[in-house]
Amino acid sequence: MSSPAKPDLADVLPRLNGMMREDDLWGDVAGYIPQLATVDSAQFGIAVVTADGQCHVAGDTTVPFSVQSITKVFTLAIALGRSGDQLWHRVGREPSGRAFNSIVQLEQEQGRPRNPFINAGAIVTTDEVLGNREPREALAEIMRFVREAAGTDDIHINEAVAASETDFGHRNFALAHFLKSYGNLNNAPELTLGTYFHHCAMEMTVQQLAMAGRFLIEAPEVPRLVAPSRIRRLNALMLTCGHYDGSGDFAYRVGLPGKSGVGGGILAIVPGRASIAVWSPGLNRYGNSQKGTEALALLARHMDWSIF
Ligand SMILES: NC(=O)CC[C@H](N)C(=O)O
Repeated sequence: MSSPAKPDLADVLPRLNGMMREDDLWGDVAGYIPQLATVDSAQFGIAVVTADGQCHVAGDTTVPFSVQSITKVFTLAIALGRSGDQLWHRVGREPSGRAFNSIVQLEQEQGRPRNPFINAGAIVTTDEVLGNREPREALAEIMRFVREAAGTDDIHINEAVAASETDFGHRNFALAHFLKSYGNLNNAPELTLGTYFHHCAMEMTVQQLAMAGRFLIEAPEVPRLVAPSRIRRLNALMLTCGHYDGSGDFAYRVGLPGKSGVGGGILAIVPGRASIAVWSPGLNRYGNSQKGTEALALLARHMDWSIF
């Protein structure tokens, strides 16, 4: 992409969308959740919301997609709001260097997941958000938070995706039972997982997701949902752990805090400046969006947005 003197998102995003469609190397959609396996991989959408609230979009921007693990950022923000630093007794803050659904490390480290973004860690933060409540109360709190952050009530949970994941969630059940056996799950595995599968099954368009991520920009003009010190820490965790065993590669290529989901979405934050959502359902070998990562690498370079 050639660099004009002052890059203009209204011009850059459509060109980026065109570039993403130049070849067929879309990657493979997630196969282990049957409802997600039916999605056409040849789709791409991007939205950038700047700190002042302006939104630019290009590509497949009207399709609500399964946000999946990106919701782990919102549940972590809520869990920290409820429990503060107590949460870190139950879950660590180090990159795992393993697949998002790996089990082996959980046994080696006696049931304390490495970080809140791998599945085991997100099951713990979900358990913390659940507390002593009914799953529907915890889900209502999560939806309230996301809708308020996005500035719209038109964000919903896809029940068919949640059911599909429950039916085929053997690994997540294994992780939850493992956590329980180490005393690191307060609720019954099916209750915590029911809550987890449902928040993962939330759907958003790229514009809604970029808006929902705006609170992570940390700028004076952004509505404050979370204290600035906590925002910095959420971003630090996104940078170091947000892409699982592909986190180092993402930091190297893109240079921004980001969180991916197996639905093919990525939320990336340009601290002080912008919130970016990309979606392309084909995944790379780490389970992160193939074209989404590529697009973010190009955009960050073109806009000079890397934090490094
Ligand atoms: N990486 C992801 O998006 C995984 C989330 C998915 N709900 C799972 O538990 O497997």
